Amino acid sequence: MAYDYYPIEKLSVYVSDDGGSELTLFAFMEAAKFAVYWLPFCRENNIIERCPDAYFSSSYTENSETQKIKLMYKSMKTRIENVIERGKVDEDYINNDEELQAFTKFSIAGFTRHNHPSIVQVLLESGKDKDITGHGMPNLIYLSREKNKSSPHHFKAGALNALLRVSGIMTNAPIILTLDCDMYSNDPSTPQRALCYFLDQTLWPKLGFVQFPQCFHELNEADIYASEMKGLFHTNAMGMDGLSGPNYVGTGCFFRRRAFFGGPSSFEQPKIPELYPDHVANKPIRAAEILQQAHYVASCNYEDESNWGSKVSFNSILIGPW
Ligand SMILES: O=c1ccn([C@@H]2O[C@H](COP(=O)(O)OP(=O)(O)O[C@H]3O[C@H](CO)[C@@H](O)[C@H](O)[C@H]3O)[C@@H](O)[C@H]2O)c(=O)[nH]1
Ligand SMILES: [Mn+2]
Repeated sequence: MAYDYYPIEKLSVYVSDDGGSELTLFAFMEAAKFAVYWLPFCRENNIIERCPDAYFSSSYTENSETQKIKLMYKSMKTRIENVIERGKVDEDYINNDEELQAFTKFSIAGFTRHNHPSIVQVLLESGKDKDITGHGMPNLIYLSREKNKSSPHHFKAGALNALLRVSGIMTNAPIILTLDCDMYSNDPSTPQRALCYFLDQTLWPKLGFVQFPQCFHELNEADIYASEMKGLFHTNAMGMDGLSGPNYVGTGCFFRRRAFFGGPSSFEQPKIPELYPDHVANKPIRAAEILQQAHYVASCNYEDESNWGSKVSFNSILIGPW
């Protein structure tokens, strides 16, 4: 959410919760409330490390402003930890009717993480929600796709496909970044860097994705634990140029949405017109019809008798022609 991106309203963040947990929803509600302070703090102080946890573990300048925001971050963390310890979101942690209604969805009879309807919850809406300085916020949407025992859920790829469809219905941005939940982006200008390639006419239309290398903490000088994963990102990637390009490593990767629908000279049609990659999604994301469709495309049986998972989707990117 804290990327340097203009206009920020064009940025939408979708969080997938395959655990179907009210605790995760609570954590994201808290993150949304903290973000209205954190985003202007980063912008005004030109912060590079914009993952708060990474920032507060770095050697940042101690002053009254950084102390204040650190206190806020810590109190948010404590609230989340308390709720996790209790194992449920009690009334004293629920602030309004909208939040109450959201949590009620997790308490319907028979709800388990393996068996529940899809849940789509808008936590921030761009154009409506503002930060404390009056600047716009990006969209923030929580998704827990439908699960039941009779439908295979295909783990991470299934979750990514549900995100692809739900985001298609709600905002349908032409460029998509996928990030694992245990990773963070360490440079606020990353979207611009990726867009430079996507906007390069000499690369169009053959460019399907732009991938950033992963780097892990606790590197020593000789990198004896291979935390930079040079083999994977530098050696293999270069070598695979000769085999029509490197593979998708699963995170830190910007995709052109169109790439999920086949190669430049082929096009696999989605089942409904709203999921075409060039469909203009211009209705409010809280509109009843949009939310209804978003729940529908996150359902278990949406993929039945469609090309999802075979010709359209993350699966086809992993094994596809690029
Ligand atoms: O049923 C599942 C299982 C995983 N995930 C998500 O998938 C991502 C990766 O899962 P993680 O447990 O972090 O797996 P790792 O073994 O660390 O994954 C590494 O290795 C995988 C391939 O083996 C890649 O897909 C990942 O990008 C790469 O980080 C995370 O965001 C998970 O939340 C789901 O959404 N649903
Ligand atoms: Mn991981």
